[in-house]
Amino acid sequence: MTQALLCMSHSPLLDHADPPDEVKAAVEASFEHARTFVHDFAPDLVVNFGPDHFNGFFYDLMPPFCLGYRAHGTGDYDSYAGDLDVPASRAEDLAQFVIDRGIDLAISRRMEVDHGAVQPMEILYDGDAAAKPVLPVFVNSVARPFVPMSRVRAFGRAVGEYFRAVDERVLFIGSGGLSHDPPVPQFATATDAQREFLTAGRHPTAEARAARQAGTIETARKFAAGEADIMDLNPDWDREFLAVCRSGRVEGFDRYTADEMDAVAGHSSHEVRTWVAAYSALRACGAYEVTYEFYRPIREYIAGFAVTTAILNGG
Ligand SMILES: O=C(O)CCc1cccc(O)c1O
Ligand SMILES: [Fe+2]
Repeated sequence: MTQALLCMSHSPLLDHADPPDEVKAAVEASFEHARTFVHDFAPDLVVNFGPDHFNGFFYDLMPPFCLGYRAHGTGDYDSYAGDLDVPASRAEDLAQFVIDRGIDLAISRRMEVDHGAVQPMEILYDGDAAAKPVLPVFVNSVARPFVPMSRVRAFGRAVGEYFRAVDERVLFIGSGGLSHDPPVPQFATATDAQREFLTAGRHPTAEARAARQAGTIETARKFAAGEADIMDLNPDWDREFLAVCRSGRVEGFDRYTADEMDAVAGHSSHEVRTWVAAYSALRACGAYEVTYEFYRPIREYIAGFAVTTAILNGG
């Protein structure tokens, strides 16, 4: 009966950008810390709260939360492209438990997960996102409308309550954030062609995918050179968010609104919803302590880049 947490930013630019050596070394050291933490904890099961960037979820059907009974990596940006190891009957059981608590969780029997969902497991397990049994949980983090943070917290709490009394070592992962504004189109300001992609862009051609990825890589290069027209990172906002995580008072997440986050932290800052779900799940298992925190604003990666670990008090 024990649970732990790893929340970390992701970036598809880790292998497609070149920050100063000192930055790369600091990030790699944080990954090494995460690996040691997780390998020491030795989870039996991972609950992976991940976003999606219009690779697996589109506006033809966009739920706030979705649990995969099966899941397959889309391989965008050369991320993991195989099946995840999902214990389907556990997933069914968890879905019923969460729904019974009044949270309208969607399910998928054939979910597709992108770099945002699989990158933490890839980093932990030498590229193998199927190295551990995982319950893959999509948390909508790029596609308005967004549910209030209080609902993300209630969702995370319901997931945590399921595991509180389970005799298994469970690692909650949250993937994304913190402040950042990468070039993902917003429906409200998109062209007709972009709107078609955002609505029904599943399984793009190799050319379309390559063009999209090249655009992100070019934006990152310009951003690092001070030439991109995306919003800047917001280290103050990032540090304040980390302080809420550290406080152990997950109700503190409720004051974050989508409009303000767009205005001050960028359109992809909503990825911290995965952290809110993961921290709320851990909190539902007991009072916790953050045992590690890494933070750097890294323009080359277009990310307020953070890694945190947490354990239950006395755990
Ligand atoms: O093209 C995309 O899918 C966006 C890629 C992307 C870039 C920087 C930070 C992220 O978190 C991220 O996901
Ligand atoms: Fe992302």
